[in-house]
Amino acid sequence: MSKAIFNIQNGPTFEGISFGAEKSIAGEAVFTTSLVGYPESMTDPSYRGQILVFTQPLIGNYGVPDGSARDEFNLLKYFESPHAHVVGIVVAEYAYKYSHWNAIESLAQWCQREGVAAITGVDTRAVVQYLREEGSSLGRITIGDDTPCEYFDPMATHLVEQVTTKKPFHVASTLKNPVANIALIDCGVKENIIRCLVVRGANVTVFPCDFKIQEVADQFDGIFLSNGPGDPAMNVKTINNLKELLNNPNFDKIPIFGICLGHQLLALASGAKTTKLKYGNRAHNIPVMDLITGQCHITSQNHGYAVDVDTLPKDQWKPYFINLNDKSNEGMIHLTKPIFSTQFHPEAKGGPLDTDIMFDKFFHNIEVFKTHKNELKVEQPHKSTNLKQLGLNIDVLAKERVLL
Ligand SMILES: NC(=O)CC[C@H](N)C(=O)O
Repeated sequence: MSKAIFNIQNGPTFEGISFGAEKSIAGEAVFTTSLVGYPESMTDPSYRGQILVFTQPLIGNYGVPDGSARDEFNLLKYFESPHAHVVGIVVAEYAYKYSHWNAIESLAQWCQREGVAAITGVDTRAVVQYLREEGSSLGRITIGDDTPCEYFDPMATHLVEQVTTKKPFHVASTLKNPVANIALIDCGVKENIIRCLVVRGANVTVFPCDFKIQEVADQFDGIFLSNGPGDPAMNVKTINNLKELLNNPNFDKIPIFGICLGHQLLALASGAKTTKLKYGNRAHNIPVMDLITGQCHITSQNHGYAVDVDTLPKDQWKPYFINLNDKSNEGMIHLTKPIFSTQFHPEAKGGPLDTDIMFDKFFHNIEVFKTHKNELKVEQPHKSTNLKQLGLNIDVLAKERVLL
């Protein structure tokens, strides 16, 4: 076992033991207070380029499940994407012995294969105290006698480009008569988000982040905007596509739902602004209040940016949820159109499932839309490209994300 060093730029240094890849790395150091779900978090594309510090002191005790196992929809059963996206992890105490019915290997073995640096023996309480006081910081993990890496800010790069599917793919419902056809803009979608849509009976066609959705939207019953890594404002093409979609009166009735980055992109396309939070919200136990019903829900979250609620155009949008810890914005809802979005993650793998109802709300909007679709008259001529003309015959599309 090699020694390892975790440095925070302009901050403290922690010495520990390496249990992951023998590879020194640099990235943005962030922390999560989640108690469980390290395989899901580490494979969540929204963590791309980050060094994840776990406040849960014992990590690795239930090993890692089979990352290639698929369910009846051909979706990954246990992972949120095929590979790890964090560049490194920092833990207080790595559990060298693991035990779980679905574990096939240890966290150490998996990190080594995935090229994730891992350090144990760190006082993670001190790390979190520092990050909470000084804000999210750059960090690096140096293994053995390696020369330390230069600090590197992944937020300055267009991370979504690295994780979006390179070609459209199609996840089919198992129903004989699927209830809807949903278009999903993939900025780094989590597998469980797609599952939450297909499990409700929809076919889901997943498009690359910069796909011109405004040109094919008329061929779908609903549009979904996914989560994803990095600074939302970097996604200029996606934001411009969404602007065209929102400004086209022909699409006034089409249901749209966005989660996390999807929420932020919808806000930016509507003219609002996003800001970077001091140290972000990453946990599975964050209370938010529904501003319409007054109900409180416990939510799963992973974000470093937030929508500045004061910049939301008030003639079109109202805030939907508020974070009860730091009062940051947690969602928005359109005043007249069937569009809403959440900063938190209703699909929440590993839990809690309180806000799963947001998917039901989206499907309710889709049902209403489909019932009245035939009565809708096209108000303005618009460019509509048949999917087949684009070479996108659903029957021959890839069945899973295309990464190369
Ligand atoms: N989970 C997400 O979609 C994260 C959104 C965005 N990258 C942020 O950090 O705020």
